[in-house]
Amino acid sequence: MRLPHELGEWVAQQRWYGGKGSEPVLERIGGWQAGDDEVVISTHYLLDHSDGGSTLYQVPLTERAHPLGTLAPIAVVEGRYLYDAPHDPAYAATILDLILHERPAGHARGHRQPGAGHVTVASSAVLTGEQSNTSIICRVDDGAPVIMKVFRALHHGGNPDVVLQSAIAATGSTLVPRSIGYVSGEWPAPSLPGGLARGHLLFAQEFLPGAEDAWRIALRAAHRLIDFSAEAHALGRATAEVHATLATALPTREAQRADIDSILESMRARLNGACHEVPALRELHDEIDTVFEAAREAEWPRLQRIHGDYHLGQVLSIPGDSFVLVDFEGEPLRPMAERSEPDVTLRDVAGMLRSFDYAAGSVLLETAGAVTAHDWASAARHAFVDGYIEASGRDIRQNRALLDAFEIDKALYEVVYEARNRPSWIDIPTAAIRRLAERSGR
Ligand SMILES: Nc1ncnc2c1ncn2[C@@H]1O[C@H](COP(=O)(O)OP(=O)(O)O)[C@@H](O)[C@H]1O
Ligand SMILES: O=P(O)(O)O[C@H]1O[C@H](CO)[C@@H](O[C@H]2O[C@H](CO)[C@@H](O)[C@H](O)[C@H]2O)[C@H](O)[C@H]1O
Repeated sequence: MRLPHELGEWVAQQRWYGGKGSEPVLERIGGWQAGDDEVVISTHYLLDHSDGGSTLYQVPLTERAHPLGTLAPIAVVEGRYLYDAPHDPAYAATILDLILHERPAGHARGHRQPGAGHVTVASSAVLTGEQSNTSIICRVDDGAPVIMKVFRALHHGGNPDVVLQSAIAATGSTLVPRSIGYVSGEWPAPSLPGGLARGHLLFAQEFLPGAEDAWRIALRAAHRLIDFSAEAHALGRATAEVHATLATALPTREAQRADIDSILESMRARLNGACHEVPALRELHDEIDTVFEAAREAEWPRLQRIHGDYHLGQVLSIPGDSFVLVDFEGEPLRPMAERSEPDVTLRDVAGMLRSFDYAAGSVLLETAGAVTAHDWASAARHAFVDGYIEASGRDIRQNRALLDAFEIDKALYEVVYEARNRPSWIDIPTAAIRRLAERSGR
């Protein structure tokens, strides 16, 4: 199918488009079709040459002979209406059917998680809000609702979101939503042996109605300075339990010198990248480097799979007061190959500690001088670590040098993330880097 010229402009406006500010230069390198004569569903793999061809996007479109209610088409080509597929109910129904019946569609194929029941989509809607991917919530006739995540940037190899959540769910753990299945696909990749890449395209899991993300809950508490220690403690416990489950379900290994060198190398690359993008950080470069050097000499725990982009927004609080973790895809700005390696659990601990600081930081953005927000964060941070130690039996306070390095590393990631997406928030991670670097230098 010929792609409409309007598509590039449309892609540029999407939240999931990574090349902010630049105009996409898209080349279709493959795709597949499903559906029927009435609604053709075509998934396109579009390589963006505006970033040197390093990002491949998945863009599913539906094609209809007649307009679909009030939904605005992306384009009308030769009398056919082209829609962003996740907004077309035919797409969700067809994809769920592929998954539950493990059907092929071109080079793509649905896979059902063992034990997942059959359901039929009654209605679907795209989840609103800021997301790196596109999630569709499906109400079903005969069971619990389903959330289907369409991965927008495609990568060769298993997507950690699917691999990790499916592995955790398969143990019977209730700390992640029940998995339903996924769609995998393949596309041309001349640099790979055989010239083909294989990866996950979509992931379906149970949608938990009534769940509220812990970021919003923490933010409410931080604004009113309501102590969050009990919740943070429970979250520390849940985090340790998920780590323990991942360590039994997926491979672990001793941290070798080469692993340590490679993690430190990537921390330094991040430091240099952040100093380049945010020159105000340059004066802290050497102090930060000293923190990283201290981490090299520290004792490193066994490596295992971890969440990888852990913050309060990745935790859902469900009625009945328990926590469920989602979005194990890792940091969107980090290469997928790195995200799929066994890593240090302290990276997740550091991510969540940063998140408490973010909640306090966002209060300070609105209420200058509300210094007590720092005490709020400090209590939550201590409680989180206590809960983690209690459930893991590991006194991670002994790993202070490593934890400091991972916290600074996360804050450097955040500085770049904010500079690109939310410049008015940049002071939150910058202030934290300054504090951590100065504290460690003492
Ligand atoms: N199984 C689920 N049940 C209820 N809400 C969910 C579920 N999975 C995700 N969400 C909601 O959708 C949001 C976005 O999902 P996420 O996996 O983080 O997507 P993205 O990769 O686009 O950031 C989450 O913060 C959460 O609020
Ligand atoms: O889109 P993702 O959920 O994968 O994560 C990205 O966006 C997050 C912002 O939504 C960003 O998180 C940062 O801001 C949060 C508050 O909005 C805060 O709780 C986190 O601690 C902070 O890191 C995340 O880093 C980024 O990968």
